[in-house]
Amino acid sequence: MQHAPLILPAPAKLNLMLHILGRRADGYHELQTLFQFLDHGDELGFAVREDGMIRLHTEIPGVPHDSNLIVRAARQLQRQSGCRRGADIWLDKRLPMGGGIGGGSSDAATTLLALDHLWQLGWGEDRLAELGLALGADVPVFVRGRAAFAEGVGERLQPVELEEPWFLVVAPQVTVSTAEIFSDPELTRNTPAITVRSLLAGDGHNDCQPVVEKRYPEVRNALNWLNKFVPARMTGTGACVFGSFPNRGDADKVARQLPVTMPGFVAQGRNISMLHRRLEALVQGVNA
Ligand SMILES: C[C@](O)(CO)[C@H](O)COP(=O)(O)OP(=O)(O)OC[C@H]1O[C@@H](n2ccc(N)nc2=O)[C@H](O)[C@@H]1O
Ligand SMILES: Nc1ncnc2c1ncn2[C@@H]1O[C@H](COP(=O)(O)OP(=O)(O)OP(=O)(O)O)[C@@H](O)[C@H]1O
Repeated sequence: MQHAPLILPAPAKLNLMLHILGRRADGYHELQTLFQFLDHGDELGFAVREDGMIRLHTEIPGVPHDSNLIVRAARQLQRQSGCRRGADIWLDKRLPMGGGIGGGSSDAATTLLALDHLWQLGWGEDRLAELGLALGADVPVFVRGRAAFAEGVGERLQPVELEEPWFLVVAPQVTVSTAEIFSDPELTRNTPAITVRSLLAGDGHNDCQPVVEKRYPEVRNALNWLNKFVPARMTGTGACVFGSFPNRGDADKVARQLPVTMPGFVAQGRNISMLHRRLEALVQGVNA
């Protein structure tokens, strides 16, 4: 990582609620969800290569180099832009995988924004978000970097201003496959659409939660444990669950009582992602 001239964060997200409205002909689900970022995430380092190769120097167990969303994002951008340059990339993986906090999607979005900058493509958020959607339903919100109410399959985004509480995120030691949950016959798929207004007034639940609780006792246990302190909910298709606190001290106090079998972390909810704060500072530095 110390060789990388550009180091950028890839923050986690929470789905504060997730309603499934229906299923499209292509199998994807129409949903409504509320995304907020956390000030906790992976970190990536980037250096330009002139020989056109894309090389990720950090291995993730179980994810082959060419399947990593970082490499796939870089190659797609290179191919679609016709850029002849390549990149060396390093990853400090801190987010649990398959946790519903968007680690892979966030890594992909950070890669797109970093290489757009380093390769001087001038693509901007609109085109990068469109390219990102083909990599995963959650990539566009990370490219945009604004807390948002999302509709469609997650790609129609409306920025929202939310409170920024502290969260305790508990990560049960299981990996939940998003595809598995979305294909469960027992998944509720007919929640009526709500307006962003009623949502901000406090409506909302996660339709995936009962299905995951039934299949994964570890997730049910984590919810039961956290519910003893604050109302607990699952993010995305799990496995992570979260509860909110008005200040860091209160969240830390509960975090210290976590059983060893249930790791977790405390982070603040953010309406603007750390990645975008860092990129803005970078651009201002360049122009100064
Ligand atoms: C559930 C969420 O985490 C909410 O943020 C996301 O919508 C999932 O986003 P993601 O992990 O980027 O998902 P993708 O990689 O696009 O899709 C994984 C699988 O989930 C199912 N899937 C995903 C999103 C969606 N709106 N409907 C679906 O049915 C599909 O079976 C797909 O094959
Ligand atoms: N850079 C990456 N980081 C994490 N997972 C990756 C990466 N590249 C590919 N993957 C694959 O993607 C799968 C899902 O990873 P991810 O951590 O994004 O799940 P998630 O948090 O459940 O995401 P979401 O909330 O978007 O559904 C992993 O199990 C892994 O096989």
